Amino acid sequence: MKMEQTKIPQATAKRLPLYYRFLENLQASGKQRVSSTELSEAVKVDSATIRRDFSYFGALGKKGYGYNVNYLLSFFRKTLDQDELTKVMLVGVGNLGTALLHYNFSKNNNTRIVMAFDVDENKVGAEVGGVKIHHLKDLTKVTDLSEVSVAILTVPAVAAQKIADQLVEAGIEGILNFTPARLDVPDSVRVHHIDLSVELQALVYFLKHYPV
Ligand SMILES: NC(=O)c1ccc[n+]([C@@H]2O[C@H](COP(=O)([O-])OP(=O)(O)OC[C@H]3O[C@@H](n4cnc5c(N)ncnc54)[C@H](O)[C@@H]3O)[C@@H](O)[C@H]2O)c1
Repeated sequence: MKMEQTKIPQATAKRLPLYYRFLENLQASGKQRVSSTELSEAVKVDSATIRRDFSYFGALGKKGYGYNVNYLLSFFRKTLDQDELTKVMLVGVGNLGTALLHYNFSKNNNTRIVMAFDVDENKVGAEVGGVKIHHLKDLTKVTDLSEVSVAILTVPAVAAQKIADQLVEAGIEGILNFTPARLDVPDSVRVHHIDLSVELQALVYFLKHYPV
């Protein structure tokens, strides 16, 4: 799980996927350039921060032109691309967890869910999408944390914090949190929250500014 962009500040690195997704959409809609103001409105990061972020990777916007979308995308691809396989665990094999296990990043050969956990005895022992479901109490028994350092959390919101505590205790470094719960974790652990309402906001922005 080594990121290569060691020279980029962490706060900037965290925004890269956000920029990346937006720029991919721009490229798909045929846009060649984008201004920091447009970007700022779309990704909800102020334009001064965007300009500073972009200056770290040598993308200097030209006045009246903005940034070259293709250049930025090729930089992001290089930076975000990890050569090694990232093995991930999933906790909570319900509606969403089951869907993610079936999906399992099949179009992306760098990331794979390799194990799943639940507490429902009817699910433990079964396989979903070729991934074995273990009981959460066996977390530390079946997981080699030097291999799997990221967890996807798809459990009921009420259970989220307690499970996050267990994951942290076990040595997980990153949690992709699909639950609406805000997780309290030590600074050394990174939590990314997937919030569908934010995604919908982005869609509405595109409908408004880039009508098809
Ligand atoms: N379903 C969706 O489309 C969707 C979309 C966005 C966010 N979410 C959020 O994702 C989470 C999961 O949603 P869902 O619809 O899949 O719920 P679900 O009830 O179908 O599944 C939850 C799963 O978590 C398991 N679980 C419960 N307590 C656990 C524990 N302590 N340890 C391990 N596993 C435990 C349950 O046995 C069940 O299999 C919720 O927080 C929900 O708000 C769901």
